[in-house]
Amino acid sequence: MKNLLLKGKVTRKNFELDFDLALPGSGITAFFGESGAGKSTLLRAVAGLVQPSDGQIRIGDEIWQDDEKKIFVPTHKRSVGFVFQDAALFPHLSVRNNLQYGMKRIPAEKRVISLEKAVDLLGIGHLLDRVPDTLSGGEQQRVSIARALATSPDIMLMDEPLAALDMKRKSEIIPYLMRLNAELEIPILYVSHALEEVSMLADHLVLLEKGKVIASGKISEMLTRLDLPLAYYDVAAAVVNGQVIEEDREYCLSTIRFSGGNILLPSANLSVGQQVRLRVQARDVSLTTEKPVNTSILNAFEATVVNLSPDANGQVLIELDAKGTRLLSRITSKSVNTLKLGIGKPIFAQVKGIAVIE
Ligand SMILES: Nc1ncnc2c1ncn2[C@@H]1O[C@H](COP(=O)(O)OP(=O)(O)OP(=O)(O)O)[C@@H](O)[C@H]1O
Repeated sequence: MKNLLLKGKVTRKNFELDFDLALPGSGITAFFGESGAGKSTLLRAVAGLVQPSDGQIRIGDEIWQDDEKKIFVPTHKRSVGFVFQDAALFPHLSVRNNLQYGMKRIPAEKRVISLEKAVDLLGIGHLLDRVPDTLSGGEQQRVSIARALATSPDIMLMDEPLAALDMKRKSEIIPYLMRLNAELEIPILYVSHALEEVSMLADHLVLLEKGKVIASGKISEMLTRLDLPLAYYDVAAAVVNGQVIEEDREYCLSTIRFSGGNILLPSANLSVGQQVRLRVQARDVSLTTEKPVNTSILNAFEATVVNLSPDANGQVLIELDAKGTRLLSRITSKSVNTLKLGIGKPIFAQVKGIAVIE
């Protein structure tokens, strides 16, 4: 697996970005942070659109910048597929010609991803003869992602690719991004300030605040850490990875196995054996000290309290360990006292709502 090394400083009048990151060479890494945190600047440094000082940018064996060795590869010689918020397609060219334009920029022997493959991955085969003006925002963005892919890049850089789209269009595109991630080895750096989007898509997360890297790690671990701001968002959620082990036709339920046990979910077109990612919101997890009986809630797991921290409005956030999977729960401080919760306490986590992501 290719590793990415990104290091450097970008100094502007009222802003300094300082980064030193070793990131996985595959999967989606999200750069997450508030507006002005430096996410886009970091992405632009990888593309060579910004030249950091004391810089080192390595994508696997490719060295794009190494100030010690006085190497700086200009943007047009870096094999990056850039996707922006605005699809930026050529309005006078058909979708097919937009795609071919991207592909023709690289020599034939470097083409690893065929046009057909890019078209298939983004599901745009039926749009090839149309011009961009006649496509929806979501379709345009799928074409723009396919165009970037068709250049067979070493890395995909996506700067808020869904930010200009409404919720419906966003949810149309997310499955395609997941598919790219599942089927291609190309690492994707993905800028976003939407936590829900990131928790659906990312494998790894880099948290930026005012130009500094606050933390970098696996998404499943970052989302539940109480020393980071992510757990305190209203939509805070844990990511749970599991595998479908059974489909119950009679009750229309899927059984998903994860480290903490079996999860029962209303069937959602899943097939046995399939790996799935689930999102469990902190507000949907309640706690009890006794194994729940006679309850309509199907899912309850043994877990241990790892950490507690006060949240706003008299609520408390609780980080839980369900035999290797981190969960979050948000309950009242009164309940914390009633249940006598403390670090290390064994409890049962009852989960009301679970969203299947893939
Ligand atoms: N070309 C530039 N010249 C001077 N300052 C800049 C330039 N580009 C960005 N900045 C400043 O650098 C800081 C970081 O900007 P950047 O766009 O990287 O943040 P961001 O985290 O991507 O924010 P957003 O989510 O709003 O896009 C901001 O204070 C911004 O005003």
